[in-house]
Amino acid sequence: MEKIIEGERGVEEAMEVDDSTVMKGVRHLCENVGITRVPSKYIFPVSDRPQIMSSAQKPKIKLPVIDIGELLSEDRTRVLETLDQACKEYGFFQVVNHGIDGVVIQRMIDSGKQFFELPFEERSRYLTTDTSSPVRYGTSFSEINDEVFCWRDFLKLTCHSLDTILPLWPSAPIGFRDDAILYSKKTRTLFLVLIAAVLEALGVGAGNCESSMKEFEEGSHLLVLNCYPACPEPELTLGMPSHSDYGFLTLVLQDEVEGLQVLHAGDWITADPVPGSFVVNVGDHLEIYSNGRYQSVLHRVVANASESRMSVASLHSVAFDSMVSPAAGLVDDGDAGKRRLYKDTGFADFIAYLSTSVPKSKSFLESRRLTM
Ligand SMILES: O=C(O)CCC(=O)C(=O)O
Ligand SMILES: [Fe+2]
Repeated sequence: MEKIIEGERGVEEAMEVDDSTVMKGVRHLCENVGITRVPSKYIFPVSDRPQIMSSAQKPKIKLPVIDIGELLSEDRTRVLETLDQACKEYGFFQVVNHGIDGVVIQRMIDSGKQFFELPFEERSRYLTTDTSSPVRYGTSFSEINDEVFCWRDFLKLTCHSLDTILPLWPSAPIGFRDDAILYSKKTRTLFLVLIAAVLEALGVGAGNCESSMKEFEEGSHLLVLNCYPACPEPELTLGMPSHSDYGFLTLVLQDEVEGLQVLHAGDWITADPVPGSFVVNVGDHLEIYSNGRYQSVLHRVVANASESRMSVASLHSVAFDSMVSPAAGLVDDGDAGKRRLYKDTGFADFIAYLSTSVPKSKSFLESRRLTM
């Protein structure tokens, strides 16, 4: 059926697809329905659509780079300063020289791609809208709440604790489970190195640092494999809408196709795919923990006209049943410069909010701010 959409991209014809087809995901749509235009369900309001720019038009700013080799060396002052600045000014940075073998990274990307290439019947064994499911295949950002769907399918794998959860992970394609296990272990270790450095850069003090690190060691870890099929009209939709991540840090592995954009000083900056590197970003929990010194930053993913894109996001935080609060060493109500800015917030409250709303902005975090 054809539908006329007026006043958005002029008067044009957009294809309609029924909701049950949409819920099967974008890959299913591209493979089984066969589309040459973006169906109306995926067309974003004009104000949210990306401006597709040539490389000459794109802002030239690059994300700061953190070299893990420097972090592990004796003279760490400079790299800790760079990290502090990166978290304050961008909320994002690229991580290089991290010691995770290129083979582990490539296998994760290859296995992830092969998972999304499985027949729909195989993938759909994990299809569920139950956000508490430890393994979840799905589409868009939040299928239950999204009015407009985004051009993305995903597989979410809870990683902690691995022993109890592993039997639930997909066993196909061959090698997938082993590749994802190794990748999740390596990214967890890298997260612990990074968050220890972040606590040091924040100056939370040795005692607080030790107790927080214990919480992270037993903390939550979610692996999100994102698949963004090539899109016939990338100017009308988004791979992922503007959002912030909930945790402390997210480690994003991108393949060679660009798409991730970060909002910085009013401009959308493209996070260049640097082979073998990770893009790391500050999440909402770190914003609360740092009492606003570091802020989570809105980011989005632009779809690509000719190539399918894949990314693997590794989201880390404290345990799901924990509270997130400003670090004791960073707040002092007797000191105007260290006034507490956020209420204590249960991780479960974040999850409950995320499953009932469309987090286009940082509205939940705003509601956790203390007013004077
Ligand atoms: O695909 C990407 O590069 C980013 C994905 C992302 O922002 C997320 O999974 O939260
Ligand atoms: Fe994200």
